[in-house]
Amino acid sequence: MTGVGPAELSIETTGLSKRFGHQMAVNSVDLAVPTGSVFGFLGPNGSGKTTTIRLMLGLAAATSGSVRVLGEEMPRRLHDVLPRVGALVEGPAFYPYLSGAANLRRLDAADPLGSARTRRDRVHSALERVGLTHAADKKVRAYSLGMKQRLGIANALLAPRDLLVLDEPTNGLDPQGTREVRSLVRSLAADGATVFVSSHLLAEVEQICTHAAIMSAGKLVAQGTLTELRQAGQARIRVLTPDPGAAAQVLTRLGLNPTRGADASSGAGGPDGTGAVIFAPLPARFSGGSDDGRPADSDFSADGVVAPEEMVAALVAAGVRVRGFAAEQVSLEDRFVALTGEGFDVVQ
Ligand SMILES: Nc1ncnc2c1ncn2[C@@H]1O[C@H](COP(=O)(O)OP(=O)(O)OP(=O)(O)O)[C@@H](O)[C@H]1O
Repeated sequence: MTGVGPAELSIETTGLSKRFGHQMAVNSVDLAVPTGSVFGFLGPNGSGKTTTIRLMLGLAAATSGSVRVLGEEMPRRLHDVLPRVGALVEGPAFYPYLSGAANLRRLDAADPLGSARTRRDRVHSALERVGLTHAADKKVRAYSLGMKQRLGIANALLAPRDLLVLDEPTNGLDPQGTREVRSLVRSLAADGATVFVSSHLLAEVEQICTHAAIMSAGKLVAQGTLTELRQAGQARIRVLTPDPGAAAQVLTRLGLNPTRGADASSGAGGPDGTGAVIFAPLPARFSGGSDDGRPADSDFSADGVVAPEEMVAALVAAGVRVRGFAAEQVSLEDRFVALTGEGFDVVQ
């Protein structure tokens, strides 16, 4: 991440590590979470997200490394920092036979900084903020999972917060609950808080986050704005043709390194139902596309390297039947799969 100084970081970890027996659950992680961002902490199950969050919040002790939250060293400054941080980690425990409002009043009473006189108001506004006013007096056992999750977020909002840390807030929710919680997370950021949200869903992070970091097997493998993460992927050309052998020869002659796509299939080639897909990575300077994932036009007119339009011309001149041609940025999903070695659940 470029141009971000320590004062502008709400969370900063340096060489943060946690060992469980022989396993490094968190392995020398350097996280930099800019103030004001909605920061997606992405990684497959078991990659170390929850453990990192627990270390950040002082819920577990690091084996080595350091953490600063809101500019303060943790866990040394825990008692000054925690009142400014709202957290939802591993789902809060509610009393099922108490109403949502009564549960929040109990939790609020446990906060030594919250005055008893203003408790009802605080609970009322937190419930309102998460859209649960209508269910305030309903017993929590009658809440849907999405409502319980929103009640957990209301708990995190009982006091004004500079930072919200939400661990997999949509886990286990049905599509409706998922939508509710996602739109709530977006609106929390609009209110000015920095939001740090972990997820194993790439689509979720793409929908709600400005920044992301990717964990894989305890290590941080990439971080930055979503645009930066997308641009770091290599651009490639994609040719759809019923003449894959001839196309590969032409591309090789042009100095490219073509491969037959894994998704090559008959039936994808065009009106007569035949064809294959050939991919070839573009030279580095063709990577780094525009926001919509397409390489910028200006890159194509550079000297010395064959531009994509010249590739098409060479293919056609060699008699290759070109049924489709694209210069494309590798998708965020392709990049994450390449980084983590695992597929992401991209549904929802
Ligand atoms: N208290 C513990 N004792 C031993 N091993 C642990 C402990 N907590 C976590 N681990 C291990 O550390 C690794 C990282 O777990 P962690 O829960 O941080 O991952 P995660 O990315 O949050 O995954 P999930 O999304 O499944 O919660 C896992 O292999 C897990 O089994």
